[in-house]
Amino acid sequence: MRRTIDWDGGPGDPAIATVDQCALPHEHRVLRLRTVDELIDAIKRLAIRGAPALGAAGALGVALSAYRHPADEAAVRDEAARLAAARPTAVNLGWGVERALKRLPEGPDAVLAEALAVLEEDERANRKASRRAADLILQLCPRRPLRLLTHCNTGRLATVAWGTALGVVWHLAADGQLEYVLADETRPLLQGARLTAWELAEAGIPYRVLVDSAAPAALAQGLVDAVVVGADRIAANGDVANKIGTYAVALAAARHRVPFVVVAPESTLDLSIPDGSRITIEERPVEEVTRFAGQPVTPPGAGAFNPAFDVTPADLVTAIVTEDRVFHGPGAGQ
Ligand SMILES: CSC[C@H]1O[C@H](OP(=O)(O)O)[C@H](O)[C@@H]1O
Repeated sequence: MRRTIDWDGGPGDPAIATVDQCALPHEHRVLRLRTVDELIDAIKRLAIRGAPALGAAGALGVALSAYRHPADEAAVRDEAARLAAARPTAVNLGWGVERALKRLPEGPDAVLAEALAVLEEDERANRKASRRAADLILQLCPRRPLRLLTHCNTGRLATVAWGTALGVVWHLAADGQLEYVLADETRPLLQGARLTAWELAEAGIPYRVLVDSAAPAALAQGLVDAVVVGADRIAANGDVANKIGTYAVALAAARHRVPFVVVAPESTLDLSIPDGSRITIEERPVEEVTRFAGQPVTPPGAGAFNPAFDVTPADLVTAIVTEDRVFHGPGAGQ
């Protein structure tokens, strides 16, 4: 599959095909989802994950529903509402659902056409935004070749194709301007250790994985020229919701005056909210923290604080880069 998620339906057999990200890095498995309930389950267990990929899933899910309930608009709207609510933080999921729903009165073929347009636009946006961010980092950082630190997974697995922050890595590597990548493992679900490492290894790019709490030490030791991350929802004032642990990296980057650059498509901007305090942060199951590799690592009955995201205040962000523009923040490394 060239795309991480795509339409795989045929006459009388609507379906979505997607890489099962829970199976990586040990197995590259493709799921074929034939109902919205199957799609919602895949989103909730992060078989499908990453803000732009969730936007695509939302749009394709409405098309799936429209083909499954061709004469029942109410049933489609009910499934669309449940789909949009599957994960609350990434704005892209609800955005993708709403975009596809607008075509519902024209019938399922029109809904699918809109969903496929979302997929086409995502890859174009990612390539443009990551090229723009790579050029900005080349301007901000005099050292050659560059050493980048990433958090979570922001590559093609988190999008329809190419990637956002990790797309910067692909551009700089192609330019011959990249020395290595330090990839935060990103506890508890290890999107960095499992998914970013898998993408970097597949691309033959030098990398090392680090525990999340080692990122400040890497910055303090001068091992990083720039931090590049993705986003799940960006408020009107430039506050950035992203994977848990991003805020800590931003604090350390500011302390050591290392540029902290956010790469995201325009569909991740949520200008309807004034600042990050209004972003709903997804709380995930206790077991994701109290168990590791299927085994308990805490005493029975232990509680856990397990927010899936945090909010990095705009004043810690050097720049937010989309396919259309660069928002320069007062963050470190200017
Ligand atoms: C291309 S940005 C992806 C964005 O989504 C990730 O969250 P999750 O793995 O829970 O979907 C993470 O925040 C990434 O930065």
